[in-house]
Amino acid sequence: MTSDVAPLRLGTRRSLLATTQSKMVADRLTELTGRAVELVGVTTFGDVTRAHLAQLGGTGVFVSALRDKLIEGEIDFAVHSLKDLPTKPDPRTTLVAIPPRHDPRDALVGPAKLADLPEGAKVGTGSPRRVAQLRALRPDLEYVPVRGNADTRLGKVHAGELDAVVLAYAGLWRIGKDAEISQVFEAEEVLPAPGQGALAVECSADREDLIELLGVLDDPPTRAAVTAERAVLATLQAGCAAPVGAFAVVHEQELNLTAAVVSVDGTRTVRKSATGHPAAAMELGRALAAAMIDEGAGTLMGEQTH
Ligand SMILES: NCc1[nH]cc(CCC(=O)O)c1CC(=O)O
Repeated sequence: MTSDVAPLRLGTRRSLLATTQSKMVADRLTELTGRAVELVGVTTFGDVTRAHLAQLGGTGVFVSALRDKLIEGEIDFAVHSLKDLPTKPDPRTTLVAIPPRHDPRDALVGPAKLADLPEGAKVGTGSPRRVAQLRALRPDLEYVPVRGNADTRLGKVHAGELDAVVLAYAGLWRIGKDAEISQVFEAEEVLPAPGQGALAVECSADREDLIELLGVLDDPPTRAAVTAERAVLATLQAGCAAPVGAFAVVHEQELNLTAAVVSVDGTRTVRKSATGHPAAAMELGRALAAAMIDEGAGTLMGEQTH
């Protein structure tokens, strides 16, 4: 099927991961609808700043420039890593589709599995969630903050500057670097970030034509799972830099959710699971987070308000 209408303009960050995953979504859309899609590169604040992510303070550093382009009508839709989307919705935009998620887990890239790295080995990750959970497994390793895209981080292992790095499996797989993985962490070892491995397709809230067209990309079980995960994060009032993990999966009409808050030294954890109906994903996540707050999760995150 071909059409003579103008191609849809898909706004994407310029990193290899962003362009690769945007291209995957574009191809799938063309396959399903016959519409041509062209990629439009957009530079975001998160791509140009040299500050450490945990110090940026605000959320959405990778997202706001793309949203501005949607509102200005310069692009028709955008694809984000769902993990990078702030939990607070933007009323100007619609999260029109959440495509099927492949693998939410974290992975180690290095010469050996975590248990077999030598004492004092340098492991690159700036994520407090990863550091906290890795410290619980290997308190004797040195965890080094790293910034930059996946390529840059892998390069530091190749150059010998780091012994290993921890990255999202999904990202490594998308950029074709999964052969370098020495260990994929089970959710029991390292609970993934809410939304990790999932993509978000967004358009302007007033584009009803696109809301219908792009809706074909949506996978309801993935949407239910990430809705529950993000409800945990929102209820804990935590951002993407908090030591909070959440992972949900839909299995035979049941939504299973596990969430954890870990102290950054890795010694204390509040971890809980719950099961509910996929249609009540938001409520399940909120209730689980409220129960975690009752067990001191707020204190573990260094908050005074709970
Ligand atoms: N914070 C950056 C970011 N956002 C999404 C991914 C990975 C891909 C994904 O979760 O879909 C990454 C890099 C990483 O954590 O390794």
